[in-house]
Amino acid sequence: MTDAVLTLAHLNKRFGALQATRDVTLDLRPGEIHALIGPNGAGKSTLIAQIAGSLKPDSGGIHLAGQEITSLSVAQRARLGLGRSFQVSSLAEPLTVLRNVMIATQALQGHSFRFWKPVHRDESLLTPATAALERMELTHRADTPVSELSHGERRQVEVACALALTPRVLLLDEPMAGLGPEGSARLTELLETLKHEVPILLVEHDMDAVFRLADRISVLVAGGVIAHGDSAAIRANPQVREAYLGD
Ligand SMILES: Nc1ncnc2c1ncn2[C@@H]1O[C@H](COP(=O)(O)OP(=O)(O)OP(=O)(O)O)[C@@H](O)[C@H]1O
Repeated sequence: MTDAVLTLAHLNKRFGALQATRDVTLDLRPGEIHALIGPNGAGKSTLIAQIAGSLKPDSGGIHLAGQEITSLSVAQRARLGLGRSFQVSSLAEPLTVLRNVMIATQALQGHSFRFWKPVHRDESLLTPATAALERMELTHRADTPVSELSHGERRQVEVACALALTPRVLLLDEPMAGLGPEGSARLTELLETLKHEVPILLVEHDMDAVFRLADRISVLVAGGVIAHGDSAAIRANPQVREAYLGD
């Protein structure tokens, strides 16, 4: 056995006749970025949804830090240390960066009945939110409304929201989407440092970012993993080149 923090074993998921996840087995180890790549419709988002808990697999198991989480709810998984960011932004535009991260923390902590205590004075939210902003190098933007941020900074805030609950693992679904070269380079740098604290399962179409960041890559085609290896091995794999890289 490895010392994996997250393990998927023989996951299967069908939507009617379509096998969206096909016997997927993979793991995420401390200190690494494991990238999941594949053409549109390969089943990457479906897999992330099963890990996060919004979709139940038909069969197979998911373990987080040695604990089986396959049938736990999204909130239970989040509390056990499954952090994630989303393809679609869920930030509140008029609120400040700090307030957004505090609200995300509060939502994930499941304390929806703390109305007697103003959010902005709650140390149990302020302390982790401030630390998460620092890790994403956003401290200087804490009091800026999200509406004034660049696209790249918003992505950093989204990752900070996930980090505020000090997750054991981080699921990032296309964090580079829509970023220009500068924003993408900046986020790449941040993730390169972050992985040493929190291992990252990364779904990403930006292949430059994937090849630079990933310690291991799994290639998903038609729901199944067709190849697995480091960047050099994946680049050189003829099956992958044919199925995905286009030559
Ligand atoms: N709720 C659903 N009901 C039926 N089919 C679905 C559902 N969700 C996804 N699918 C199908 O499952 C397949 C995998 O979709 P998925 O979104 O996981 O792919 P993906 O690799 O994330 O694609 P992309 O890179 O475009 O985001 C697709 O054929 C999709 O149409």
